[in-house]
Amino acid sequence: MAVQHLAYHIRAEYLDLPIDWGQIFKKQGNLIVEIGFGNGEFLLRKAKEQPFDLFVGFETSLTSLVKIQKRLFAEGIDNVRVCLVDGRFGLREFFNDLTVSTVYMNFPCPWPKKSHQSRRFTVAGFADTLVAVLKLGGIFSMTSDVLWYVEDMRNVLLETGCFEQRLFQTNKQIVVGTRYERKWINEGRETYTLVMEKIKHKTIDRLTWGEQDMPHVHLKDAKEEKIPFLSDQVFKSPKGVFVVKGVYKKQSEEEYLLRIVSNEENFQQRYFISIRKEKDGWLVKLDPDAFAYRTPVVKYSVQKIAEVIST
Ligand SMILES: C[S@@+](CC[C@H](N)C(=O)[O-])C[C@H]1O[C@@H](n2cnc3c(N)ncnc32)[C@H](O)[C@@H]1O
Repeated sequence: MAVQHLAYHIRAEYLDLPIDWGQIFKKQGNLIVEIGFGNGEFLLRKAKEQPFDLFVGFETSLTSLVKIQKRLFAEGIDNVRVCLVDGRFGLREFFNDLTVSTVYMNFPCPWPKKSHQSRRFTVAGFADTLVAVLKLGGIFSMTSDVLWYVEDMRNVLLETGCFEQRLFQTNKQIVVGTRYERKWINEGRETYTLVMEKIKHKTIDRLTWGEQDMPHVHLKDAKEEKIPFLSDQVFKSPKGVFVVKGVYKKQSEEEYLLRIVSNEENFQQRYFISIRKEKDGWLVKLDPDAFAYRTPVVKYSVQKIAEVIST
């Protein structure tokens, strides 16, 4: 049981993207997404109410991910899969155009501080993702206690020219039945529900589609003495940035591991690059335990590190 319940978690780093959801669920059905499912009660209730639909939940909290899997297993629910990844990235990269029926977002963190603005769902790109992945007639539904956030979301969706507003409602009682909703309603706050319908289609570029092979760079020779000095270096490319957070040498072998943090289009990844001495030179590659999506900056980081230590 301890292991079986983990089968609901989709790790997509090594899957061909977009994900073949029919294959994952072993059946076809309407695809419905919830971003930031928290304790999962909305997602579980919907999945039980609509057993022929297929539900995909995105979360960034590992605790939430583990909790919901235990409940899915205990209740024998087979039409839900969950992913531990920023919903903005997952929605864009894991779904083909015109495939999603509904996207729900209940009480997303508004990130009111200016320094946290890039974490909001109103940042450039998310509206375009909805325009791409939703079916024509597909729905985006957001409920929140933060009026300005709901209004901002409505405005960025209207600006795409691909959505029409179907509902903007002020609530004084429970609408979606989640923990955060109960909390705010109990405190006497009003909440707001926005429902937007997609009326026009436009596609977008994806970061990870197409070539998924990871560049392995073989070097005839490398300047090993340069490797420790990579620590704390920042490398910029037109697509984004990566930082070498640390350099570690394995005692037993001639191998270095570089701890990397990359950032592109508001999507951060943490992974390792390995630099290993081989019989005929050096091999620079993404460490197999890295679990990184092969985005342009991840590929660039391997090539750039190889370039720096070879010259
Ligand atoms: C305020 S809670 C709301 C939880 C639940 N929807 C509810 O109404 O009770 C926001 C949730 O969104 C998750 N979250 C925040 N940013 C996210 C992102 N970019 N992608 C996916 N989940 C995210 C958080 O981990 C948290 O569980």
